[in-house]
Amino acid sequence: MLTHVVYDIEGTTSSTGFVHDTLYPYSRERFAAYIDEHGHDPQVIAQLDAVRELAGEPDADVERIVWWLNHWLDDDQKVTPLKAFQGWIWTDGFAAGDLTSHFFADSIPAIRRHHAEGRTLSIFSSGSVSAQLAWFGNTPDGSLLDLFSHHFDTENIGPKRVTESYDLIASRLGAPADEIVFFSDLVAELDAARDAGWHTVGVRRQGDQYFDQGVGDHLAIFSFDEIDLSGDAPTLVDRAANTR
Ligand SMILES: CSCCC(=O)C(=O)COP(=O)(O)O
Ligand SMILES: [Mg+2]
Repeated sequence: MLTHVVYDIEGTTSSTGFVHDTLYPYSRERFAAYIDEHGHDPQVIAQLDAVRELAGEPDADVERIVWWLNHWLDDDQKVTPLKAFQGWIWTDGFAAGDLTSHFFADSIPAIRRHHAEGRTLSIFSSGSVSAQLAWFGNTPDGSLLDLFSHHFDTENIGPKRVTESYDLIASRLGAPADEIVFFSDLVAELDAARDAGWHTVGVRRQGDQYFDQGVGDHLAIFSFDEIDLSGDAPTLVDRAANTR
């Protein structure tokens, strides 16, 4: 039985366009002010140091650190310190009512359905845990946080394209690898999860950047409505049978 479902966010449950066109600019405009306001907070100090280390510039001042954050954002490099600052800034933005998360029409019903079927649901995203909590806590359908047991990110687990990250998640979940299904838009992530023994489903979304690209030899869906999780492995819904 597929006892565990792990979802990617951007490109899977939610639109890449929304993340890049709404969330990214929102953080870009606020890095400097956020550091100015929270620069004495130990967790902020730790991430300022993480920027310096990753940039290889141990003496970088705040102006330079903001430059690096914007540089990584421009390149869409999903590095942990950038994601940490974004998560904190977005958390404030959701709390202020500036932001509401985006989900494709099928995503929230599918998350509710998978939960109602008795599966344990988790997130593994490059978006930080604080970003995930704000995202799922402020959906157009209210908070979905009760539906999730775990939130995994690159800080508490590791890179998403590395098999060991999926091994570590399975051990944190206490679940056999072959009872976990992972939904993602990135083939490299799907490959890493499958190498860890997980089931994988590639998601393609109209209008998103990878829409015209394949998902390698993973199962491919355009909507969660196309997948059946009732067996020991995910299968595509038999549309013909459904319309008879
Ligand atoms: C609410 S998470 C914000 C999206 C984000 O910053 C991100 O990097 C998402 O990456 P994913 O691993 O979910 O594709
Ligand atoms: Mg993604």
